[in-house]
Amino acid sequence: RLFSAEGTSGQSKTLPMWPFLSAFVKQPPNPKPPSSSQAQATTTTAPSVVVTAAAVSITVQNYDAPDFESALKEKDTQRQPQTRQIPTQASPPSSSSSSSSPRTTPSLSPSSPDLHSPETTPKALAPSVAPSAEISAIPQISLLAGHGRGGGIDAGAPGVEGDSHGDGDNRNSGERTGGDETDDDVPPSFPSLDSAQRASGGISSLTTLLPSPPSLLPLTNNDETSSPHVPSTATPTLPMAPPLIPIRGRNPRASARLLSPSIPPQSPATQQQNPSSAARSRLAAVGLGASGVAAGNGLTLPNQRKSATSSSSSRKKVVLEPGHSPLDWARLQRSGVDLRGLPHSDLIKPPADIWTALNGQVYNITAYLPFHPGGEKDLLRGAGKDCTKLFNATHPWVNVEGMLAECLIGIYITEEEATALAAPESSLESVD
Ligand code: HEM
Repeated sequence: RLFSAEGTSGQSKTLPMWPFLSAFVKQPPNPKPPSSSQAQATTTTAPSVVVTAAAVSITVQNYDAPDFESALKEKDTQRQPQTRQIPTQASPPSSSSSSSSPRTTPSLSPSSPDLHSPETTPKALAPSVAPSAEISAIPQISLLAGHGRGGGIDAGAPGVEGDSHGDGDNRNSGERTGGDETDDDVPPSFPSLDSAQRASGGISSLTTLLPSPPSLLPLTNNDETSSPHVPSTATPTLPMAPPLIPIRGRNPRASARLLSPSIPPQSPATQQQNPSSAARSRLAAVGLGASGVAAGNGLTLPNQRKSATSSSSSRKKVVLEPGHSPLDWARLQRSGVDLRGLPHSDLIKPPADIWTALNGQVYNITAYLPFHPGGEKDLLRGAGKDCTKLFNATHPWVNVEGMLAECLIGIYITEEEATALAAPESSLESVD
């Protein structure tokens, strides 16, 4: 409610107009806070515009603006002498202050409510993105392929064939289908485990603290054994990892087929390669190197640190196909093309699409696959599951909300929530 000068409230009040004019008068774009001299000048010019409205009154009803109360009182005490000094017609200020201020609208009076406060500046009033509103309108999706298959959405939860790239990545697919999502959160060898980016990104210390003997390193059985998983802190006697061979001529949709739930959790070959401790194997894949303890906890020797630094030349960033640069992706996102792959309101996912959950949201990453600077293969590690840990372990600085805004298709919910929703008596309230 807007209080009158008399301090009563609750009922409609007839109030003088002019104290509010200065408050609601349109401000020029990007108004600068008046300096002390400007404030003095505008104090003299402001009433000249206000004057024609001095006799006008408005009716204000139930408008709550307690901050106006003090301003009202102060203005009320000044009103009488000021109205005597000001002309009867509104006119541009003719005093010297008008030359100092080219504005046609009056400046803020010092005793008026603070129009320069963050709440009233044009910048603050500018429409802001309200993702929560959008999120509330998007469907809730469960990606629990291995468990929540009762719901129609879950039945075809996307995945990827572990050997779609011929790199013996069965380990990943096996763990995915096994439902052990936390087991596949081993970040790629790049960025370096001791890089500043990782240090600032809140990367889990688990992968950098636990040791791993080099004998457990080879988890893959082909030519990639030395490239992506070669420890960045390897001793100088080890050969430097060759650069990755860029993926060319590959149809992302063809190579990124959905993972059938019937794929066995772990291939025999992988089981043979895995030592007794699977956890240690995975840590080996991180590439802590022969001096695992020292390298992992940051106590590496100077020469080891130098080796790790020089490993930046073996970044895993791939050579993207022409027309698939980050700028191209940004352009495609803004092009209006439907990247969500949702046919109208149909929530049944096309079988060829790749979905992933990240930060509680589900994205269709099919279109982004050839744009991923880390390559399709690594991005596909997050297919059909919650890749939040993997993502954060790799590049927590990447603004996925912005990059995949046009690919957002739903909210990731737990299996329990999905079951509750699938139940006949389910309702959205039960999920809340
Ligand atoms: C799902 C959403 C993802 C998005 C939007 C995304 C985006 C990006 C971006 C923008 C970069 C370039 C980062 C930079 O230059 O600093 C990048 C690099 C990379 N990403 Fe992803 N990524 C995603 C998921 C993943 C996943 C699940 C992995 C799995 C390990 C992964 C692995 C990598 C790797 C290895 C690089 C190369 C880092 C480099 O060399 O700079 N990404 N990604």
